[in-house]
Amino acid sequence: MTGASTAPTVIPVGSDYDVVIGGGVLEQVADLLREGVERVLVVHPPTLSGLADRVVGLLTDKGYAAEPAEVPDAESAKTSTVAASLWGRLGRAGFTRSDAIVGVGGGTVTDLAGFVAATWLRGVQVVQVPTTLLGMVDAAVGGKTGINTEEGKNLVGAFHPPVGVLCDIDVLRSLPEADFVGGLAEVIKCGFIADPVILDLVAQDPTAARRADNPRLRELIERAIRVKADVVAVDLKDNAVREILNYGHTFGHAIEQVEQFSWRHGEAISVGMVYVAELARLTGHLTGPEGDDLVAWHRAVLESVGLPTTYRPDRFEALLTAMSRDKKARGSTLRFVVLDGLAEPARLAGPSEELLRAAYELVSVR
Ligand SMILES: NC(=O)c1ccc[n+]([C@@H]2O[C@H](COP(=O)([O-])OP(=O)(O)OC[C@H]3O[C@@H](n4cnc5c(N)ncnc54)[C@H](O)[C@@H]3O)[C@@H](O)[C@H]2O)c1
Ligand SMILES: O=C(O)C(=O)C[C@@H](O)[C@H](O)[C@H](O)COP(=O)(O)O
Ligand SMILES: [Zn+2]
Repeated sequence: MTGASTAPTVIPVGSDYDVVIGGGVLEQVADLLREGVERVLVVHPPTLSGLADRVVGLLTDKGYAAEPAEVPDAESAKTSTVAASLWGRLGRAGFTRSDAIVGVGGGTVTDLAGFVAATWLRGVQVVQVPTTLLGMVDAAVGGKTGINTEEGKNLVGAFHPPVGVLCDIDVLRSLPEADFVGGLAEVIKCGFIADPVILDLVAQDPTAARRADNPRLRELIERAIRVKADVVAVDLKDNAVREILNYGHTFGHAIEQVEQFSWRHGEAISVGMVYVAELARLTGHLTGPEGDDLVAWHRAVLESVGLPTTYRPDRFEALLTAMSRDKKARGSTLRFVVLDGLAEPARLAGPSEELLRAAYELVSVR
């Protein structure tokens, strides 16, 4: 398997914590906990109860009072009801401020576990053990935690960095292909905003890129994590440069909301990146044949791995309402991360409704 034979890679996120990547690194879970921990709640989805039991066993062997906490699968985990049930659990078990939470799962679980850790007693340690490609390259790194509300995606949350992140590449073996491919959208995003080598690696062999046994997977994961780690190390709270990680998310989150979370996050973000590339062309950020090529490159790379690049044509008003709740918006001004060129992110503020609709028409298919 991909990472099993080589030593783990350690990518520091500033001086705060490390992301450890490799085959079998799950065994290190207890080593990541900092001073004073007695109790540990291991939050996991139903699909990963075996893995969570393993984590509980590893922690128990080291003397911690660890217990598993199963939460609903996928986006249904990111609700206030589920968060409240975990707060109840922590309260009944007597978790103090020196205790800890471990999130074992995809981005939905690491977002939830991180949020519960951020809010329990105003903040306890969280170790993230992402088990999806998307979780490894994005969600578990960077300390953005949160849940959804009826009105939209990640509308309630907190910035709460983990004390460590363990990306055990071996666990990706059991990940369904569609979820793996969804994670590629965030990897490709890092290629467009900062590290074009990622795009070359994907384009060289898109069929291999779709698979967990891709010999270049480890490199892709590490490159994407480095992009994210470098950004969040200087702007944890999303005040400036961190916004580039939101490339494709204004429209992508709106699709997720309008589709009531029946689309995978990565699939929606894939369409969102094509939408914002078209919007960049319409607003003069991408110009001339080079601009045209870059928009075409978005479609080509994303489609080559099987990600969607189009959306239904009859949802503009609902998408606009959802986009107005994007966290980059300021007052009634919508703001987008766009590209001025490959790996040259910029901001676009307040495009007219006419242009927003025109870009929508360019990604719409009946
Ligand atoms: N906080 C951040 O910075 C950040 C970044 C990117 C995405 N996100 C969030 O992450 C979420 C998407 O995460 P995701 O794509 O990982 O989805 P997910 O958490 O829903 O996981 C996808 C599916 O894979 C299953 N699964 C997970 N690991 C598995 C494994 N190893 N083997 C078999 N099945 C496995 C899960 O049970 C689920 O059904 C979204 O809510 C998104 O908003 C957050
Ligand atoms: O880490 C970030 O910052 C990101 O924007 C990464 C995104 O991939 C991720 O989906 C994030 O959860 C979106 O954040 P939001 O602030 O738009 O809810
Ligand atoms: Zn995302």
